[in-house]
Amino acid sequence: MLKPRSSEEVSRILRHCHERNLAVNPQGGNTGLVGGSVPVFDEIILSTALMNQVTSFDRVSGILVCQAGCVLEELSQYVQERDFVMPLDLGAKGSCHIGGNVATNAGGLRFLRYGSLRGTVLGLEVVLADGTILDCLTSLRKDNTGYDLKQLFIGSEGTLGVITAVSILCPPRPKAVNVAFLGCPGFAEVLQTFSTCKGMLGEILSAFEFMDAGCMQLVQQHLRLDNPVQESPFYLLVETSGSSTEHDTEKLSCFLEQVLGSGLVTDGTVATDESKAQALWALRERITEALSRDGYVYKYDLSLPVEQLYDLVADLRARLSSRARHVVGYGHLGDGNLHLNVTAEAFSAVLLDALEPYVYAWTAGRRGSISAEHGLGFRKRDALGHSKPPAAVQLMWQVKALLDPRGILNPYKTLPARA
Ligand SMILES: O=C(O)CC[C@@H](O)C(=O)O
Ligand SMILES: [Zn+2]
Repeated sequence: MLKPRSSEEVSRILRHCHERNLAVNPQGGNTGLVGGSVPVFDEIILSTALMNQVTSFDRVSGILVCQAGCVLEELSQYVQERDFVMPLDLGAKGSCHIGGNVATNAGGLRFLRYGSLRGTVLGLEVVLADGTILDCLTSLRKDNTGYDLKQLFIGSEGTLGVITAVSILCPPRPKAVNVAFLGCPGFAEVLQTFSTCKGMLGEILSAFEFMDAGCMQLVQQHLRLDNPVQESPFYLLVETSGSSTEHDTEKLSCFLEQVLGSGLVTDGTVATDESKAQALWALRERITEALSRDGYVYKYDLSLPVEQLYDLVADLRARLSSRARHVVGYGHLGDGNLHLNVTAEAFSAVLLDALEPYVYAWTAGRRGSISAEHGLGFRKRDALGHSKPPAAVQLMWQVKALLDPRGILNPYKTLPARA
């Protein structure tokens, strides 16, 4: 494992590896869920751990420029002290690196409000396979000069270049943040609550997350967290972020009155102070951790039409019956993103055969994506064809050949294994 401190050092490492055909596995916080940041055979790990300096922060525009190895939570604290927030947040914030977030185009919990990194990342510095430093580290909101090359590296999982620095637009820190945790009697009610929520809270809505009863059971059992509302088939976490506490609280109360009164929601609790809000968020954020304590986990991260978001979970529960320990669904409902997880006592090829390609074909049949936000990495690369046509995969190979002709950058990741 090599730990460079600067882009120049990364450049020298890659030039050396390129000349000698040595494979390189770029690695940030190593928190990914598809094996994109772990070496497979004989790669040299190129870690961004020591590249953790903030270069600049503009207090008027909110533009942060920093090295790729800055830990997301530390950047969050840094900009919050200056009255801004990072445009992304995820459960792994304590260890993930911003460079890894960008390389994987991580989604997370603020996507609904601030959108994709494809919009908030303004510029990148990238070291190419042969060691060339590509300085596209601009901090402009608007720039239509030629092809937007940074987009090639966002979400490319370190297969096209190594991101060494990032320029990112941070929104102002919301003055009022409210979190409501609600219990819903069925998935139809979840969808209606979402529509009502968008209608009544649209401009201050910053998160709309859901989890099923199975997830609640897992966080209670493995993490000893308490369910703050009545037991229900589904739970929702709704967050609002705005500039006026009074205004937001009043709007949220009207919304709660409406959904409770009409029976869409059976019980609810609201947090206005930070510690209660954090406790409610923990119920949702820590599901992954609870699952990992339940046994071997088969993980799926799907984009689906929101009306059909839960159908596959119910379908799989029936299909797998006692072969699985738990089949649970949760995720970023507001973004049409389902996290479907299946746990079992141990890995079983029989169970895997029951899941794949079934889950992928089911998703493709609804024109969904087989990886909404986690990427393909090593584990899912062979499923790419379920979400992209052959012509697109072919073009991806051509881009790879152009940027990394010797195939030294994160080999065995993202693109399917070739026969
Ligand atoms: O573990 C998972 O399947 C999802 C992890 C993460 O994307 C989340 O939203 O909690
Ligand atoms: Zn997620």
